[in-house]
Amino acid sequence: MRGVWTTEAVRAAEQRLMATVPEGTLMRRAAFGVAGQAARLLTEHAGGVSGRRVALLVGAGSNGGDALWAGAFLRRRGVGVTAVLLNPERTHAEGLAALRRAGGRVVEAGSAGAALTAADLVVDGIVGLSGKGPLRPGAAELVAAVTAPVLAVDMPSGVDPDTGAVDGPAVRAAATVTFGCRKPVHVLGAGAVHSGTVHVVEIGVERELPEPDMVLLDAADVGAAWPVPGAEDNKYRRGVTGVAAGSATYPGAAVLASGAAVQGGTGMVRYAGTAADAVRARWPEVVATGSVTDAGRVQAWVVGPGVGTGGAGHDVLEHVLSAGVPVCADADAITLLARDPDLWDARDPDTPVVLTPHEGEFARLAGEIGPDRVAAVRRAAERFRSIVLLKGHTTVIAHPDGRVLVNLARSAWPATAGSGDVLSGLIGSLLAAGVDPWLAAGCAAYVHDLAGDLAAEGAPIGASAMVEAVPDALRTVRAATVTG
Ligand SMILES: NC(=O)C1=CN([C@@H]2O[C@H](COP(=O)(O)OP(=O)(O)OC[C@H]3O[C@@H](n4cnc5c(N)ncnc54)[C@H](O)[C@@H]3O)[C@@H](O)[C@H]2O)[C@@H](O)CC1
Ligand SMILES: Nc1ncnc2c1ncn2[C@@H]1O[C@H](COP(=O)(O)OP(=O)(O)O)[C@@H](O)[C@H]1O
Ligand SMILES: [K+]
Repeated sequence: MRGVWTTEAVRAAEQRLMATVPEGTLMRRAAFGVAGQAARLLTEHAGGVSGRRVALLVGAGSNGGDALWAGAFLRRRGVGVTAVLLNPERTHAEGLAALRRAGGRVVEAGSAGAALTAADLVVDGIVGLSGKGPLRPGAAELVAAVTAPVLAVDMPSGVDPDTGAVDGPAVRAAATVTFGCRKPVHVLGAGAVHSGTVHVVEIGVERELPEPDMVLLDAADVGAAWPVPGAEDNKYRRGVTGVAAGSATYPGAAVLASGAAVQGGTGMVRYAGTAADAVRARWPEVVATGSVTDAGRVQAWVVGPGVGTGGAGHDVLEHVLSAGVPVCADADAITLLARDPDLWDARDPDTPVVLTPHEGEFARLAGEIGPDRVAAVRRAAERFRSIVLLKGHTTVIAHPDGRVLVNLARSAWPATAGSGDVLSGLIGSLLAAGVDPWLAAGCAAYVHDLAGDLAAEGAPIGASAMVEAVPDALRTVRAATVTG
């Protein structure tokens, strides 16, 4: 698991650390890390380091100081460095002096044209964790003139550090070097895209950090959490997943969710609904009946995809919520809960519920999301005493106790009709096996995204291909637990 910490937590940790080390130490460590990545990018994009040209965009604070010190280190490796000062009277004095001593050039923003045109690499030291709002006009104009790849110091300037929201001009970096740990800007929404490849450089602050504010799962975490049957197991012990999905109008949702539950490794899938024939035809291993009332015992239910939002869907959801087993409520089930909150009364308060809305369903259920997706999902999880998984390029999964898991998509190929049905089937499979619901949602989101990427191989896919690729994705995560 990799942690993500808010700027508030990072600042507090930095304060504690700064009291124990000589002034300037942390900035030099940070800048050394920036210079190392700059050299790597120069080699990659310009074929070498010595003799290449770097322009530094330098703002008013310590982020600019980092860039100036990095420039001084790059000078020692024979790089031609020009610092463009956005705010000359508030430039970091020690950093500026260090760059000048090392033979760097310094220009003001108005005369930056030639340096920017000649640069093989641009270092973004405009603003860091104290950034508020989009780039201001002077900085935005300079950034618009950049054609070389950009290396962001700590974070891409103009993005909100704690939400990843982009609300105007912002730097789009090829790579970002950040210090001590990842911050929300690197993993949430547009911020993740604007950050490019994120490199974390240790500067000591990591030792001072409390519990993370959110976590990302790695392949090895998912591989370790995904159930593997042992000699003692049989199909019932592995878990029976109930799927209450699909309808005469939408039989495909039932086929996809049932198929994903099968491929996810549940011991048995019991399907209940009016798409039983379609499910049997594609997945003969599924035990299919026409109604939830005669489905038999299950250890978890997946309910919602394609069931419709009429009376029949309502009754199915009510039955499933009162069954006393964990429930993954998706799609129409969420719309039904939004429309008729009394349905919650059917729920046994001790049974876990995982809600998996896309943005539209989330808005129906819990109101507009706003720029702070994590805060919105946390509030919804607390309000509904449920795990809430908000889908998207960044999937955010909150526990009612405030814990948050984030899954950053490898590609956008999974944004295709029926893809959500696949996700709910995978979650159901893990819930039936008894995996902790918050972790189950996180692992399913990871495997869903990986299956999409493996199936796509760079070309468009349909949701059926994602179901087919689930075993490959599971082999990949299991291999990661072996190799560490
Ligand atoms: N505190 C520490 O221990 C360390 C801090 N470091 C660096 O320090 C940075 C934080 O530095 P500061 O707190 O001095 O502040 P920043 O450098 O993030 O911001 C400086 C100033 O930029 C202006 N600004 C805010 N939003 C802007 C916008 N949208 N467009 C243009 N200008 C804007 C504000 O006047 C702000 O005070 C970190 O991101 C990191 O790069 C590193 O040197 C490592 C150690
Ligand atoms: N831009 C994107 N990049 C990566 N994955 C995405 C993106 N947009 C949506 N997804 C994923 O695709 C799936 C779509 O689910 P959903 O909207 O419920 O579709 P459907 O109802 O058609 O099954 C979700 O798992 C979501 O996280
Ligand atoms: K920056």
